[in-house]
Parts: sequence; C-alpha cells; structure tokens
Amino acid sequence: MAVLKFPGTNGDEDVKHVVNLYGMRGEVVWYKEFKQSEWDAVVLAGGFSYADRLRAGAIASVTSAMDQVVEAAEEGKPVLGICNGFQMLMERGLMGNGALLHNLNNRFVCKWVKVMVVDNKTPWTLDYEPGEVVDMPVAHAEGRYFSESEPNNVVFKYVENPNGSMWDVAGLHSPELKNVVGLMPHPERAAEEVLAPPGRGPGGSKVWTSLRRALKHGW
Ligand SMILES: NC(=O)CC[C@H](N)C(=O)O
Repeated sequence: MAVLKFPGTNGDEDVKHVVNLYGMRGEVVWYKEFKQSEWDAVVLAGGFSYADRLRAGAIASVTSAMDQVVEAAEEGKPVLGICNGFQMLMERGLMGNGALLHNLNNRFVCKWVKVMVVDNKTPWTLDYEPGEVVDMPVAHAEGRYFSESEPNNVVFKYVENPNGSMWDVAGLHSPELKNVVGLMPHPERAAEEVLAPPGRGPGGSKVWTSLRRALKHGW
C-alpha cells in the first residue's frame, strides 16, 4: 500500500506502522514519485500539506500525484483519505457535494470521539456492523462538513460531534466509487489497545482488518 506524503504531511509514518502491524506492506511514497500502477491501495495521510494554504487540501488536490490517485480510484483500487487526505479528496471533487469548513468554534479540535459506522459496504469498513459505534481521535481545524442537502454517501457519523458538522458527517465515500473513502477521525491512531485513553477503545482497528480482507478476498 502506498502512503502518500506531500510537503507538510505528518501522519504517514503512523499509517505505515499500522498497515505493517496488520500484516500488509505499507510504504511512504513522496508525492512526486507516486505511480499508482505499482500499488494495490493508496492512503492519503493526514497533516498540513502546503501548510493548509488557500484551504486545507486545496493545493495537494491539484498535483499530478492526485491525478494518479484518481486513476487508481477509477481502476477500483481502495483509496482512503484520512483527515487532511479527506480534505484533498473533497477539494478534488471526488466526494460529491459539500465542503469541509472551519470548525464551528474556529479552533483546532483534538479529542477522542464516538463515531458510528453507517456503511460497511466499502473495502475500508467491511468488518464493522452497520450502526456500530467506536472510538477514534480527531485532530483538525477544518473538518466541519457543509452541504446544501443531506448527502447519501455517508460512511461515518459522529455520535459526539466535535466540530458542528452538518448531519454529524464524519466520513463519506465517493458517490460513484465505493472504493474511495475519506474521514476526519484518525483510524491509524486508534488501532492499538495501548494507545486508547481510559474508557475508549481502538475503534479504528477494523479499518485495517477490513482492508486486509478486501485485498485478499475482494469485497
Ligand atoms: N490532522 C489533520 O490531518 C489536520 C488537517 C488540517 N491541517 C486541519 O487542521 O484541518
């Protein structure tokens, strides 16, 4: 699995660590070197690509690396955007209507929240039950989903809404391509029991077991 790194990405090593921990092979790939044909799946890791200039994810979304991501997506390869990666997919126009705006309180919000898995018919959520509620941390300033109409491509919803997201949206799939999923919470930071604070569980684990199953057996 390619874990893409843009200037300012900071979640790449965590994603690589977790991918390897769950028995797959993940490599950090510098965006200029990314050739999608060499990989089975792609993760756009979180962070502050191009220092969130213009809007978070806006500049990365128009790079040729993202042309490669679109190609991978259209070939049906699993693509996951985490936080800043989700913002890139959104800015690229892959996630349907809507936008990710500054949090309602205008602050960077960093906390563990409860998230509901709405849709398990994606390669990234196969191992969850629909309606399952799990814990994951969020850490972002521009994560408030806004849209004129309620989306029908929701994959994750907040049970504890940290940012004022409309309809509690925490993650979406691309309307046409269910292999493409993006979410604001960080499943790579919630995939090991030891990293969960008291009273919280490693709610992101099944993202990685789902993908492992999808790559092995299809989905
Ligand atoms: N953790 C992240 O990827 C943060 C994304 C982005 N820099 C924001 O603050 O919204």
